[in-house]
Amino acid sequence: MTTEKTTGEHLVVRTTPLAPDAVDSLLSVVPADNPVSWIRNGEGIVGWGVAAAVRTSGSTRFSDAAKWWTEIVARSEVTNEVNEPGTGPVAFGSFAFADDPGDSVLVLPRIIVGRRGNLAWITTVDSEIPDLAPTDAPRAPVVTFGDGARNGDEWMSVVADAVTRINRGDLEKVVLARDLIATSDEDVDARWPLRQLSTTYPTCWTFHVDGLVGATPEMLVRRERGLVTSRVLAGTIRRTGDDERDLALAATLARSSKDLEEHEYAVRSVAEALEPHCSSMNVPEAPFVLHLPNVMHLATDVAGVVHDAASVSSLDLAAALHPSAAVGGTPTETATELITAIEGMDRGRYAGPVGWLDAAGDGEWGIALRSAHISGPTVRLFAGCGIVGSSDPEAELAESQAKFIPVRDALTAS
Ligand SMILES: C=C(O[C@H]1C=CC=C(C(=O)O)[C@@H]1O)C(=O)O
Repeated sequence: MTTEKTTGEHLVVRTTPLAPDAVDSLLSVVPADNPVSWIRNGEGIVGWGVAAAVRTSGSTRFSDAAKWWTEIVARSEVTNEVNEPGTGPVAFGSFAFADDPGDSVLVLPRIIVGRRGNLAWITTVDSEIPDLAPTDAPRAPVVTFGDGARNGDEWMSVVADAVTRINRGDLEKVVLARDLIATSDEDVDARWPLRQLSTTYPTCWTFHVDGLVGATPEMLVRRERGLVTSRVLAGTIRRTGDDERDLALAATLARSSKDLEEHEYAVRSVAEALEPHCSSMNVPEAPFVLHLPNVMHLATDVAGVVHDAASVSSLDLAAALHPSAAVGGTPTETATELITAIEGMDRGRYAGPVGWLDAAGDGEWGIALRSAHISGPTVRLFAGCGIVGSSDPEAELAESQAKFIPVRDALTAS
């Protein structure tokens, strides 16, 4: 565990209400100084600056980060005039998919601005309230795309290999991912794709933490005052742009035994991981079809009442749920070992939990899908597909291409 920024004995944290129209749009006020974001339908929280941060790795990456956060909260002198989830000190986090390799990060920004319904607020940490005028617009990058660790043909043979292993009984499902590399002449400003993604994919959670940017449709876990929810996705069909055809395709997806099987594994893995923490749970019997601009997914919203909110935070729940079968597979351990053995790339923080938590332990943790890692002028885009015994490598390649669209378009829009 590396503490990136140490603070003095005390952190002075102040949350003050803002007039609902004090900020035009949350992203418009975020400067280039270490921006963080968690926005859906124009609501959520953004932040900038670093008051404190920690980097963790390995199998204790979640528990080490959780311990650090408890210490930070204990050292905070909080004045909170809003007292809603997401007010007071809030840490934004992004966790590596695998125990090894990969770094995870949790950061307490100096400034956090939030909006929820008619409520708006600002939280400062050892800072004065800044001017909330819109910043200069970020520059649009000019990028060229190239293959990542594997080209399309190579990746299809990896998928075919997984299908063979599944059909001979080694495992039931594995999620295999691939990457694309975008290169620019100058450093890419994360605020550019963030603005595009939040506009084009308003129903997704548009996130950015320490270079990892994306718009995810999948909520691993949200905990708010004892209530826990999770949106499980698995099973995908591409949209055509023709509404009538897409409706027919949605009906096909809802009846597809291959997609229903893939989905069932994901729901089961989430329900089983949440169960020990809940006094009651609702797991719908059949999924609904979630429509996004690029794809449609089978989706199930799992809900529960937690009985251990005093001792188990939303981050602890995310750790218990990760990796769900929407990004790992079934059985989990066999699937993650197979990913390491055949996928041929380091996922980094792609497909890991990304989100935030507050001093009470409430928070939201999505799965970092439809995402990319920005590192100076280089951007690595990721997309993965659930593979079961009846998967067709060519169809999976096409699905992965559809899943690249959000970030790809966000980088090329001008
Ligand atoms: C792993 C990804 O998607 C998961 C989430 C929804 C649907 C999926 C699927 O149908 O394969 C994947 O399990 C990704 O977008 O990179």
